[in-house]
Order: sequence, then structure tokens, then C-alpha cells
Amino acid sequence: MMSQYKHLLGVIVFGALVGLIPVLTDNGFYLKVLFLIGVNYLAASGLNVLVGYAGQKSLGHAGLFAVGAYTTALLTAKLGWNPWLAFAAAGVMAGVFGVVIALPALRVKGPALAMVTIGFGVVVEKVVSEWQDVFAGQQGIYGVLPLTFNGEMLDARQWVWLVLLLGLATHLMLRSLLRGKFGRAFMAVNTAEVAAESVGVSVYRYKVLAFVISAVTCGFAGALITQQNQYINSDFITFNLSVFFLLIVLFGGRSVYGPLLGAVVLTLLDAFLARWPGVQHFTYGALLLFALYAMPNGLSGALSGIFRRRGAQKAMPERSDLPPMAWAPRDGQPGGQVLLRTQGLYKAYGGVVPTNNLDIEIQTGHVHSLIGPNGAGKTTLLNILSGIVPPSKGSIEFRGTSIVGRPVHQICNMGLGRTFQNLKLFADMSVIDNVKLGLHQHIRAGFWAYLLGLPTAARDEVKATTESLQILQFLGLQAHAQALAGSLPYGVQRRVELARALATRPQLLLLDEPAAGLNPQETAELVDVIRSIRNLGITILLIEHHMDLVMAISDHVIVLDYGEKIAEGLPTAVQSNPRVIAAYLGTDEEEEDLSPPHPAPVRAPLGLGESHV
Ligand SMILES: Nc1ncnc2c1ncn2[C@@H]1O[C@H](COP(=O)(O)OP(=O)(O)OP(=O)(O)O)[C@@H](O)[C@H]1O
Repeated sequence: MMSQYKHLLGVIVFGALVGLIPVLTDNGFYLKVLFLIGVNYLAASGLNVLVGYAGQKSLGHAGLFAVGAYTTALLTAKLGWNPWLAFAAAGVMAGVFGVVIALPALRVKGPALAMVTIGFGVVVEKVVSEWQDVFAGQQGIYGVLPLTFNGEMLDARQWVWLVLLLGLATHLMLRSLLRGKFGRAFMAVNTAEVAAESVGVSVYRYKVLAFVISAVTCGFAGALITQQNQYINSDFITFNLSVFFLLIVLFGGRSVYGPLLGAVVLTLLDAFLARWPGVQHFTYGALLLFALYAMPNGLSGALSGIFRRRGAQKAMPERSDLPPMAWAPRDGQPGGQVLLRTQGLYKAYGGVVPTNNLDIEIQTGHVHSLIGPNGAGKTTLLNILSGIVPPSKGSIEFRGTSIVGRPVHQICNMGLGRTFQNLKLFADMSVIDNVKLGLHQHIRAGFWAYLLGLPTAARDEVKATTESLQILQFLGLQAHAQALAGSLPYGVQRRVELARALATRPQLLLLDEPAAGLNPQETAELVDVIRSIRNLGITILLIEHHMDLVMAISDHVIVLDYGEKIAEGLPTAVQSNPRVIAAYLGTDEEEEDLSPPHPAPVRAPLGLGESHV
């Protein structure tokens, strides 16, 4: 809270200082440059959400700038709308275009997304330059109504103050949005899409949202330029403008202050280089390369690196006041009922069939283990159950509802949480933010509450922090709450992933080799951890190669071989099942059946403990 007030005070002081500049000078060139810095900041601040936070590169935002510019031009010059109303309409229209483009464009990613956005930019450029009747091409639209104050047109100073106010408001809103649930979700989408989905974040929805935010701010930027100039023509809308916006964001860096740094440096550079248009493009190219190589996190990243090195690491206050973890999984059911059932589940990759007509039942309150030799299809089954891999055939009922074909985040939100064999943590985020991401769907405050910084958002964030700390305390991780997840020892990272999965409040928790890479002591502790999770009423299905662990904690063991269920039942029964022994030893099943195994070899393969059987 304190830091919140400090920040607000900082914003007011900054605003007052910049607001003083037009009082001290009436130099038209300086005022114009200040105005342009503000406009570029506006455009870049939204684009930063898309590029910096959500990690989606766009090279077509000049097209969205054009939507805002031409909306306000046409509405005021041709239809005589009130200029303020037209200005608002420009933002809305750009947002609508943002949705329409984002829906198909964000189905692809990386270079393909860049190509689609370039395509959009080029189409807009062509439309405004060729469709003369409406957009008047190079000749342009004159008579655009400027914004007014008290019925008077804004003068050069007032334009600076207006753009300053808009910039400050945008900063406050985006900061509020990005510091909470939405910022975490955007970064999760950026870092690990599968992991984001698996904690209940709809990756597609968040990408579209980021695109729309960037569209709206670019639309407002276009409207401001047009209304200030009282004119727009097709020469404004170029591929270079898209590159310029992207460059501001990449050069500035991902922090909320990045776009400001980028806008100041690049607008000044642009004004300076205007005299030598020949070197302009060369300089931008060189700057982009420099930014990418020397400052991969942009100017703000480089600066914050310096300050972090100087300042002490922010410590998490000790919380002895935390209530004991009180939550139980949602509508916890009595033990021994069918929680999940698959029938005829089948998946083939060419000739490989990792899931072959599997019928399994998972009972509430039990710890189920899934074992089998390497390549038996265990991970594939977990991926199918959590929605990451679609089955070719068969049904899955979870809590009485079919989940085949449902997106991963929906399955998670129904109460199915998971961890991964190869850790999928959000490595650049703190431990507590990783856990808060698990709570994503349980944070009720929505977009507007966060954007406008309403008390409900602040309250929900505090609740999420408390619950996350409870979970961390439950798993003995509280001391690591503020550490970057990726910086921790491997065993601790595994536990953080478990904490994140627990935060989704699962009824069924799928653990893919939770003991992999753990030392013997950590493995022994894991047995207690799994038991205490079960004692919370959470059902567990785990894949494990450590047979000691499987035998110690399982109520029920399912054995797979070549995608088929070859045995299931109590651990002791499975341990002595001839088919299981044959599968592990690689001996001929018929032979095993003919001559029942001696107890010694039975225990040997299934009691190897540390080995990766
Ligand atoms: N995306 C894929 N494309 C092709 N083959 C795949 C794919 N995913 C899994 N497989 C194959 O399916 C089989 C089962 O793999 P899976 O990872 O499910 O086994 P596993 O029992 O979890 O093995 P391990 O114990 O080694 O983790 C393997 O032969 C694997 O090569």
C-alpha cells in the first residue's frame, strides 16, 4: 500500500515537472517534440502489453494507428461529429479492429504472426492510398476537427498537457493491470503456453486481450496526431511506422517504464535525424540490432539490472500470522467414489500406440500410481487426461462430465491439476507469482477492476497472496517466496510446481514423476508431502519409477505396457503379478506364465528404488 502511494506521488511530481516545460518555453518545435513523445508513448504502452508481456511480436500496428486516425478524420470532417466523441470512437473502432484481426492472427505464432500482422498493415496502407473516394489517398482529408477546451481549439501547450494527462492515466491503468492477475497471465503466456493452460489461463483469450489493448492505444495515438494536425493522408501509414512502434517497445524493454524510455529516446532521435532522412532507416536498423544483442531486456531491463545490483534483494516479511491452511478442494466428495473414468481410450502416433483401449477408474481420496517400463505410455495418458493431447478414440468422464475435446484450461478449472515430468515453471517469475498463477481462476476481480485499480482488485490480490503463502508454508517453501523460480535448486523447483498445481484447488492431482531428480532425502520427504496432500481430500494419480515410493504411498497401482493396461490393484498384488514382472524384465510372458517366478526376482526389478526401471 505504502509503495502504491509513493508511486502515485512520483507520478504526480513527474507530471508536474513535465507539465512545467510548456510554461517555460513556447518554442513550437520543442512543444511538438514533447507532444510526439506523448503520442508515441501512448502507442507503445499498449504494444508493450502485447510484445513485452504476452510475447507476441506485431509488425502491423501502423494499420491500427490508421484505424484511429481515419475514424476521427471521417467522423469529424465528413459527418461533423463532436471532436471528443470522434476521439473516443477512434479508440473503440481500433479495439474492434483489434478483435477482428487478433481472432484469426493469434492462432499462429512467432514469425507466422509477424507475417500476418505485416499483411494487415500492408492491406490498410493500400486501402487508404487507393480507395480515393473515402480516404482521399495522398491528397488526404482536410478539415479534421481538433479537440477543444471550453469551446476553444487547443493550442500547442494544451496539446502537450492533454497528451501528458492521457499518458499518465494510461500508465496508472496499465501498471495496475500488469501488476496483478492480468500481468501474471500475460507473462505466463509468454513463458510457457502449456503450463499457462495447465493452471487455468486461456492462452488464446489473453493473447487476444493483449492485442486489443495494443490496438486501442495505437488507435488513440492515430486520432491524436490527426486531430492535432487537422489533417491525415496515406503517407502517414507506412510499414516504417509499424517498425518504429515495435522498436520503441523493444528498445525500451518490458517494464511499465520501458515504453516511456523508448519513446523519449526514439522520438528525440527521430526529430534529430529528420534532417537526414537517408540515415534514418539505417540508424533504426542499427539500434534494433544493438538493442537485441546488447540489451535483450531493453533499456529499462539494463537500468533495473544496475539498480538491483546496488539495492538489497526485497525480502518477504515473515508471516507468523498466517492462519493454518483451511481450504479443502471444491465440493470435496466422500472417498471411494469414481472421480474419473476412461473407456476405450486410444491414441496412436503412426505405428506407435502409447494408449491402447485403456479403461481406468480413479477413485476419490485414493493415491493411484501409474507404472510401466520406459515408453509404456504413462506421460501420454496424463497428457490426454489433462487435455494437452487429444485422444484418437474413447471417452473420459471427470466428475461425471465428458472432458474429451475441452481445452486444457477448462479441464484445470473443473478441478484437474498437474505437474510435469520436465519442469514447466515460469522461471522468470517469483515463486509466489508462480503460485498465484495457480489461483488465477479463483481471483474473482475482473479486467475493469484491475485496470481502474478498484478496491476489489486490491482485496483479491491480498487474498491470493495470503492463500499462496499458506500453500508455500504447507510445502515448507515460505522462505523462497520472493526468489525467482528459475534460480532455485532443482528439488525446490519441483516443489514449487507442486505448490502451483495445488493452488488451482484440484480435486484430482496428476503428478508426472514427482521424485525425478530428487535426492534420497527429498524423495523420502515427498512421501510425507503426498500423504498430507491426500489428507486434504485431494485424489492423486502419479507416475513414478521409484518403486519404494510407489509401494509406500499407493492405494492402487495401474501398470501399463505398450499402451495397454496389463495389471492393476493393490501394490503388493501388482508387485507379484507375472505379467508385470515379464514387462519389467523384458522376458517372454508365456514363459513367465508357465513357470511362476521365484520371490527373489520379483522383488529385484520392482524394488530397485533409485533406479529408473
Ligand atoms: N508426440 C509424439 N509423437 C510421436 N510419438 C510419441 C509422441 N509422444 C509420445 N510418443 C511415443 O509414445 C510412446 C510412449 O511415450 P510416453 O512418453 O507416454 O511414455 P512413458 O511411459 O511416459 O515413458 P517414460 O517413462 O520414458 O517417460 C513412446 O514410444 C514415445 O516415443
